[in-house]
Amino acid sequence: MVKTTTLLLEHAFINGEWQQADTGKTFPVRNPATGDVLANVADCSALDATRAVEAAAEAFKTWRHTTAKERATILKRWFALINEHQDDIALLMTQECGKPLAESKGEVAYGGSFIEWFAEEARRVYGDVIPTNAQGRRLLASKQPIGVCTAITPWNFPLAMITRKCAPALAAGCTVVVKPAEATPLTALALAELGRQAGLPAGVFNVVPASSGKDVGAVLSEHPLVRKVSFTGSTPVGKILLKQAANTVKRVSMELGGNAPFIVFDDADIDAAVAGALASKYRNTGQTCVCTNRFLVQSGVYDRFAEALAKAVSGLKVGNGADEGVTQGPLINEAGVQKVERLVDDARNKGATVLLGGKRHALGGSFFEPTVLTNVTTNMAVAQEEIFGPVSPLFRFETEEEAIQMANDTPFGLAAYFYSRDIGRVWRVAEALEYGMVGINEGIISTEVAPFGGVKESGLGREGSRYGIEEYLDIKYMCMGGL
Ligand SMILES: NC(=O)c1ccc[n+]([C@@H]2O[C@H](COP(=O)([O-])OP(=O)(O)OC[C@H]3O[C@@H](n4cnc5c(N)ncnc54)[C@H](O)[C@@H]3O)[C@@H](O)[C@H]2O)c1
Ligand SMILES: O=C[C@H](O)CS(=O)(=O)O
Repeated sequence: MVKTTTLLLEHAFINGEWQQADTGKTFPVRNPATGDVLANVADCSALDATRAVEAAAEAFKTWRHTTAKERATILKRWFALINEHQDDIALLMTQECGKPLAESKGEVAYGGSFIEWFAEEARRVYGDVIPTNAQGRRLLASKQPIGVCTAITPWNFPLAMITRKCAPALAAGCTVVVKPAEATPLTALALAELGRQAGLPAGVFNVVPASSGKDVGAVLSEHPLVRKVSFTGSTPVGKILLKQAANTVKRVSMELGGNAPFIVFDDADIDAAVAGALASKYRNTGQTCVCTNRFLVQSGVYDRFAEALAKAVSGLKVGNGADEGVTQGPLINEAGVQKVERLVDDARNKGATVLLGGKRHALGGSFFEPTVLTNVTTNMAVAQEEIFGPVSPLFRFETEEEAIQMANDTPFGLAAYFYSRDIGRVWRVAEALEYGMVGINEGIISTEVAPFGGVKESGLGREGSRYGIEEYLDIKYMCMGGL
């Protein structure tokens, strides 16, 4: 069970107050490693979501007129409080989503970094004075906050996926309503409490947990007072929200699914490639949107890479993420394990070799053995489906052109990785890959200072970097005549 913490909260946070759902209903939040019920959280309804949107709309009338420095000051206090409570938040996160404690602590730092970054960006939202096109007039392009924004977020990064949206929104002068994933609302509620302590005014930041995304999500993507929907999650749900937001022509940001290739060329540094592969594939037990989904290995180094990767993977420690030394936690739920099991069985039945792992872990529950598959071919489901688990399928290729064709043969385009020390090849491959983000001789590339996002069916827009705040601003052209 979660240790005593002042940040274990169960009510919704609407208009600056902790409130039960209007129905009084709650839903259990369980520890995926043990099955223990950690808390019973307010199960918000469409009515609760509507009240939160209305509170955000009322708060926007004032928040939009604060100065950038005033907003930055509050965000910096929020950042400081998150850092002060890093251990408490990390423990909550590990217990509700299962990731190892070290990774949870890393996510608290990563999530907080977006608040720090956009506290700085808030004060650099510049417009333009445009050289006039006629005597007696002056032309300006100014940037203004969009208004009420909603954020619907996934379970695999319970803090960072919220701050990566809310930090730029609040910095820009927008107000926000967040619906966290049903599996991981506790981190979001802790974040709301620290935002309250930091001085975020009532209604500026609201959290409406719910056991299902459908009803609350419909309000957050259709309500006429909502001007922007920012979603992180699966591509199918993203498509639902895009359709719902279209009815009132809302601005959208979509951070969706991935199918990352990890290409190892004959000229790669194999030791570096294995280290990058381990980091890219097995972070959060393979449950990140930018995890490698397909290893494409040139034939000249295939056996050597496969052997070295299997050796490194065999050193991973599976267990409860709260326990010392554990590097692979449980999958988020039974559905997650069944999907991984189905994909591994499909590959095996179509001729893949299980070099390591390949089945549920002896610990039971939603634990799965870290797995390496060789002799994988493109007719297997792992070639097209997002695995979201600790499985490394190794495909073989002969030429650079074949590798690029295989890598791009997917509707997704989020992250891609490749290892090569040939400078010409590096430029050719990096420019040919149809992805929003490319790691070159690097397996972990996400940072608040760089633009995160995908192309094709992996999403729309960018988060973080100097681009992230633009997603929450409108450009207003002003033509001043009679001068
Ligand atoms: N691109 C990125 O930055 C990024 C980051 C993290 C996760 N993801 C993707 O998210 C997926 C895993 O997360 P998940 O299982 O939470 O995704 P999901 O799409 O099942 O759920 C994401 C959120 O959407 C809500 N939701 C579900 N159905 C809804 C509906 N009909 N209307 C409104 N909201 C609804 C859920 O309650 C949750 O809060 C993977 O595909 C992963 O690639 C992408
Ligand atoms: O899973 C999705 C996250 O965006 C991964 S990362 O921590 O931002 O790389």
